[in-house]
Amino acid sequence: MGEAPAFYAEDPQKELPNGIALKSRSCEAAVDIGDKTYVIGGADDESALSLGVRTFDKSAGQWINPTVLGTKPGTCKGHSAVPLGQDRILVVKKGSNPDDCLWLLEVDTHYVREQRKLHGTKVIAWSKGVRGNAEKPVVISGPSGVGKGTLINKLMEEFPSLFGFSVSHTTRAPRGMEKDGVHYHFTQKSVMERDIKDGKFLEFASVHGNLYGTSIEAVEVVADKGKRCILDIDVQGVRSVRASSLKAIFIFIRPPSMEELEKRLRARGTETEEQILKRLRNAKAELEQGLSSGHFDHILYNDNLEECYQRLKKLLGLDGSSGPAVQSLPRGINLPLEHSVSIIDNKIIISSGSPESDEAFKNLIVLDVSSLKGGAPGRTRGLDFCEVDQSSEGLEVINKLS
Ligand SMILES: Nc1nc2c(ncn2[C@@H]2O[C@H](COP(=O)(O)OP(=O)(O)O)[C@@H](O)[C@H]2O)c(=O)[nH]1
Ligand SMILES: Nc1ncnc2c1ncn2[C@@H]1O[C@H](COP(=O)(O)OP(=O)(O)O)[C@@H](O)[C@H]1O
Repeated sequence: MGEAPAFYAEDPQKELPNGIALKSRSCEAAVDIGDKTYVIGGADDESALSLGVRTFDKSAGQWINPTVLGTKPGTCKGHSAVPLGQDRILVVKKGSNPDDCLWLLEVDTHYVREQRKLHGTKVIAWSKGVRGNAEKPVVISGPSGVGKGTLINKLMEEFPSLFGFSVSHTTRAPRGMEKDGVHYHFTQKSVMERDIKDGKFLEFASVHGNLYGTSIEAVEVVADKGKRCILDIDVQGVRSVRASSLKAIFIFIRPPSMEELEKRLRARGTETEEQILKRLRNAKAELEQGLSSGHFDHILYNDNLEECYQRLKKLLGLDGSSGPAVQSLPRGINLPLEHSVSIIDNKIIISSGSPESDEAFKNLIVLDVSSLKGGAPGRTRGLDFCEVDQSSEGLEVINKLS
């Protein structure tokens, strides 16, 4: 709490060209959204600027300290900020790596609203801007012992460059061959509960007496490598992912019979008798929910393993029927160190040079934000660029940047 800073007394919008709701100082930028002003920036030791966030509530006339979720952007040599509608602020860092210059501060997205309910305080969240779109993740579910892991392993072995596994967190103990960070992140319940509270999880559920959950980072690191993410989660998790902003394809694996399921579980030999009985009891409910809930796009019958695997490949377009499947490598963008940022009709105009100089409106780069994948925690995908020139007829596209 405290007085508004000197620059706030001025109208932050007033002196700005092109309708940019941005007030830039050497180390702070202010953006007005609704009755709040978000001041982004802070400590500046001349070589590196840290991007903190302060919020001023104009109606109450006081500063509020929001809970800031997500990974904060690293330091930079300066930054600009523009509002994207009422729910997000685009922050463009100067002097950063091509894959690290665009960030979104979510102030009123679906994710932020959900987190606000959980925390009972004002919440805002950082999300990294990423060019292009990730392939839809594949969510696989089904009762314990049905063959989910076996099918996923086959897919990852045959297509190592196309798929990556979402490594879940769990409070259960590792099995003999399981490695921490590879099969699961094995963790303490208290640590996992704290991370859930901090908004780090896309979904979580209590399954067979243990806590399991998919962290936002687990899914995003796979997409960052240009791979399609595979999730192995239970039916409760499927419901949560369905309700989230992650658009995925949902597949339920069913066994030929309960007897065969029991046989497979026992033959795997990884559980105690008590755990096997618990898994079999839960399997009945999971099968009922899986087969009747309408949460699944596909149901695969895993009787003969090889046949089931071929059907899985077919529905993922990997049987050669829809051309070669290719990995979509993420791309960055090289921004000039000196640039200015404005927004016109859903397009962010990043101009080289300073707005005052005659050179200012050469080599414009337009970032089209109309197809942003909004509200996704962790990363905001769908950013795209083209180089444009300004003619008497307006903006002319010279070159679409691939
Ligand atoms: N909701 C949710 N379920 C998970 C997650 N990771 C694993 N599961 C589910 O937890 C259940 C138990 O998994 P696991 O202990 O590996 O045993 P298994 O299914 O017998 O191999 C399975 O139904 C998994 O699909 C997760 O991150 N979230
Ligand atoms: N179609 C199948 N026929 C026979 N055994 C199978 C089949 N699919 C998987 N299995 C075996 O069943 C056991 C359980 O499979 P697993 O992939 O660990 O299941 P889940 O990950 O669903 O718990 C493993 O020993 C696996 O080799």
